[in-house]
Amino acid sequence: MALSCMRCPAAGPAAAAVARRGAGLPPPPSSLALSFARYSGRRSTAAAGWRIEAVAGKGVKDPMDTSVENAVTPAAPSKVENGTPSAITLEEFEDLSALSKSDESSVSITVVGASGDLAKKKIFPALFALYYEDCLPKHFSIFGYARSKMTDAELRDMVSKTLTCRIDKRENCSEKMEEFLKRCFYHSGQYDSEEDFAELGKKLKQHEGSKVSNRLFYLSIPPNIFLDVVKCASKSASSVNGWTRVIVEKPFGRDSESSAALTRGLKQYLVEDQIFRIDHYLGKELVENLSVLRFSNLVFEPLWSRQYIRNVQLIFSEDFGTEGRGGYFDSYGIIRDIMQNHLLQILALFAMETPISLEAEDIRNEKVKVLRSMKPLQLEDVVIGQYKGHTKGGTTYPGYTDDKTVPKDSLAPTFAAAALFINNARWDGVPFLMKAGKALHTKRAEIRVQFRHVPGNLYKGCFGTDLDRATNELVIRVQPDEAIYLKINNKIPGLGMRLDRSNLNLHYAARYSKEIPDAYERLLLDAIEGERRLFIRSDELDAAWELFTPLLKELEQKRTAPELYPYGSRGPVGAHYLAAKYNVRWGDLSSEHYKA
Ligand SMILES: NC(=O)C1=CN([C@@H]2O[C@H](COP(=O)(O)OP(=O)(O)OC[C@H]3O[C@@H](n4cnc5c(N)ncnc54)[C@H](OP(=O)(O)O)[C@@H]3O)[C@@H](O)[C@H]2O)C=CC1
Ligand SMILES: O=C1O[C@H](COP(=O)(O)O)[C@@H](O)[C@H](O)[C@H]1O
Repeated sequence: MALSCMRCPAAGPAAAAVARRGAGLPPPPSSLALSFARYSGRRSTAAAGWRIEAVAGKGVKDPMDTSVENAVTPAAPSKVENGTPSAITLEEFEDLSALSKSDESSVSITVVGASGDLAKKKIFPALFALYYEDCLPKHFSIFGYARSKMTDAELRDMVSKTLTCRIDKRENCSEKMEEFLKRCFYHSGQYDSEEDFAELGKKLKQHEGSKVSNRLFYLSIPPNIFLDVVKCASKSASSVNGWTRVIVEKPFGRDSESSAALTRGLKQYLVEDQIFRIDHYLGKELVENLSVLRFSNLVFEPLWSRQYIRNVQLIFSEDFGTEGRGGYFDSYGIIRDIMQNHLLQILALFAMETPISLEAEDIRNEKVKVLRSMKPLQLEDVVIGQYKGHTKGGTTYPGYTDDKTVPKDSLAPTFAAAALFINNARWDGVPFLMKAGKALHTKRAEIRVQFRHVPGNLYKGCFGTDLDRATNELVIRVQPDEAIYLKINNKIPGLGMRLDRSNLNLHYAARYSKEIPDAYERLLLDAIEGERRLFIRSDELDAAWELFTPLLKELEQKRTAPELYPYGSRGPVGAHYLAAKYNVRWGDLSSEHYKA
């Protein structure tokens, strides 16, 4: 497995060396790095899938400098087991070295629903990117499964049209594509046929030969057939001597009851450890970086509470409507589509207490505590909207209900804003404002942290009456054009005393030459490695639905009409009143909104 796939194994220089390579920075002199991944046959891979990374190199330039540039390597190889780094014995090192070269295990990845949109748009390209980066195990094969009739050659042709080379990874790209496509196969079958899955199982076996067989099924299909597939795959195509894992795509139900029923259904055939509920926002680079920013920088963690933070804003906007997905969207709406999962997951990561370790269960335990501490969401703390048609510059943009798959009288919200609160000592009284919308003026996902005013600010006079302008704001721009910037006050150079607002800016495109991997790459690799940290555990899901279900039911029972907003606008004005109720101004709408 290549260095670029390695994720922070242990704190310290080894990790820094790894980070250095991952970041596209040149390696430190005289360093040699090896890594081994072992895929165990045991079902619970928290213990089974342990990873060893051994690095040898020269001494420290400056022992106090822990920067990537000063990265050096430890004297002894180390391993991470259950999140705890420790030294490995020579015997273990040799065993793993042999294992990494052996023919002992294989991984088969079956994309169920391979003919569909998500498979083509995200899953196959992500698998190719992992292959290009040498992140897939030595023995792997990829199967597409769907009802559509296709030959292997036709699948390869379909997949080849979806593959691209990264800007920084053009070298040998077409050969790599050819090699990758040779490892892709197709099996046509019904989703509720044990016989068809048994046939698939036979084909998988042919490719696995006598090796330990590890099987990953990606359910890229509509949710009403999840259980059929899980039943058939587990009965007729699961591994007999290795692990079997299933990635489940959202929606995980549409309320507490349907979600619990889905979980119960899945658990008839799988144990929780085999279920990988994907929320692709957790795989986004800057969401991953959220915890790093907070827990590895002394300047942030002490400020992370009601004492210093005035409000937190979680903002998602798209500059296109639901065109083509209206059928799905209408029975879900933006609250279920974005807020209950993507934004709430970010909120939980943002607000959680320090976990005991970076181990999946420790992080998920903390996230679930935050979710269970949330104050019930009140209808008066929510604003909903729906986009209407709009003509601008001679172009007419359709309204939501102009979509033929959407009922004319649909009340489904395409926009929502909400004020949420966490009833715990750290966050008591701090508004967490969420805003999500389709067909708005811009495409953006960001986290904004507005800090409190400086008490007794000596420079108060320089800000006029608008003290908000003087407060620090930390912005984590998840997409597009990833960046983390902190708004500070500074003096404008000169003999006078005039103040300015500036950004301390980590702009990813300027700092790193390496392209940022797609979220699906990270999550697929994690699922293959049995790393659950970025997947949703069932109790997290229950808590997330518990928060939103009463509100969703109330909106539906009262047939609350959404406020209409023009396609391409900034959304309903109600969102401003909601923020104002808590003395908040949306950071993304301020006149000095930062542009990189
Ligand atoms: N597309 C996206 O951007 C996103 C999708 N998702 C989720 O991922 C999953 C897959 O999404 P997507 O690829 O868009 O879905 P599609 O509607 O494209 O369906 C995937 C495949 O499933 C089969 N299928 C479709 N409808 C039915 C049906 N009613 N009964 C049986 N089989 C059917 C079709 O294959 P065939 O006819 O060949 O069997 C189709 O190619 C869904 O759960 C979706 O909610 C999540 C986030 C984003
Ligand atoms: O899950 C979903 O996410 C997409 C937005 O994902 P992004 O990675 O492109 O930001 C959204 O368009 C879709 O409605 C939703 O189901």
